[in-house]
Amino acid sequence: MEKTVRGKQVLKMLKFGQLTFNKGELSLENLLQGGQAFRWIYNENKNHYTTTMKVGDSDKYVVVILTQPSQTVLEFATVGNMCCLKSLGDHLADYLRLEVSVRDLHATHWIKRDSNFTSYSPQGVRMLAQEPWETMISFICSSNNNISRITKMCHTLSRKYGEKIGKFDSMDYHSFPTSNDIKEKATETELRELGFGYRAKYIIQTAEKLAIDKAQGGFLGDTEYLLYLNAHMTYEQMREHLMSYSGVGPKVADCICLMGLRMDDVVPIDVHIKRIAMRDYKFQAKKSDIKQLAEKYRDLPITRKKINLELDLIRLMFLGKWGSFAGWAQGMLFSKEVGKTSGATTSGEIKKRKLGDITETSDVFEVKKEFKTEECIVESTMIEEGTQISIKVESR
Ligand SMILES: Nc1nc2[nH]c(O)nc2c(=O)[nH]1
Repeated sequence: MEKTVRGKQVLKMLKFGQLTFNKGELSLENLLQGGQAFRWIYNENKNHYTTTMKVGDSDKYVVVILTQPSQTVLEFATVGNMCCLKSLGDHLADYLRLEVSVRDLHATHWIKRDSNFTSYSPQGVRMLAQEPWETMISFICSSNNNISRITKMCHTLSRKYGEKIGKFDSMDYHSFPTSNDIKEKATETELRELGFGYRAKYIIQTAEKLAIDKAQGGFLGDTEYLLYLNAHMTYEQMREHLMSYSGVGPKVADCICLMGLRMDDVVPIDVHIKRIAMRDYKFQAKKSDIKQLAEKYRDLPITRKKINLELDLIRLMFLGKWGSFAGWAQGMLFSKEVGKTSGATTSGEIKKRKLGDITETSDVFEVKKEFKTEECIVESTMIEEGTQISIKVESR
């Protein structure tokens, strides 16, 4: 191993753990920058992804590195070994929802219920279990927006209003700001100047309302509060509550339910999915169904005000067709329809890429979950302020 050290030496080796799964279950390339999560940064030279996240029940963010050396293996580490590998492995298996086999869902449910699914495969795209608060703000940013700009906005929020967590490969990493961080540090004018447009007002108002709501409920954390509500409400009640926040309509609420609250059967409907419903499923709303749905929402005033009943009928049609993991089926269609990923890279640019192609094989549909926490050294530069170290890898 070659070392160049200038200044104070703070060399800490990265320890990697492994998760393994069947081919076709997960593709970081197709998943992490495909429109669900917006704060993963791709390092094109080293082919790894980095972000900050809270691990397990801890309130502290750590910098996480993920790489996929093969179609069936994922390797993970934290910068500075900020938390134990076993906890990180458990957390990532949960975040990536590895307990669900998307290939099994495709082969044994969706294809049987819907012949359209015979011509596509999951391509390693699955639903993530993200932090509900971050998901809420990310999807408020997503209205009339593309993945590149949502990504930019989420990184800007972290950089400006989050806490600095660490430095890795010359880049600073921050936490995602809490509602209190945004309430105390951000203004609508500043967010407008930073390029958030009309969403600036929504973000400020949502942060202010959630900070008050959680305090009144006796909660310290945004996510803790949203998870508590979710555990005590039906889908319709939770959607009604989410839509009480500024900038949250049915589509945003459903994305929070699916990608932040693990409601696997919720199908977010936007223009893309509506187009698919009309084109491939010949959907036409019946007047009687619209009337019946309006009656169902009679006691939900925000839903009545914000919902488009025709789009809600499309959601229900897909739920009936695809079943209890209908939201995952939507995720597969969404990714196929968008056809590319777009995200932050360590060069500072936001780059678009075509989806990677995974050839499916008919191996056993069983998700393997194993953690191997072996120590290994990767080619990496870990710098603390005033220090420069480069390490060249000789062996692993
Ligand atoms: N799986 C999905 N990802 C999304 N991103 C985004 O902006 N909308 C969606 C969606 O409907 N599904």
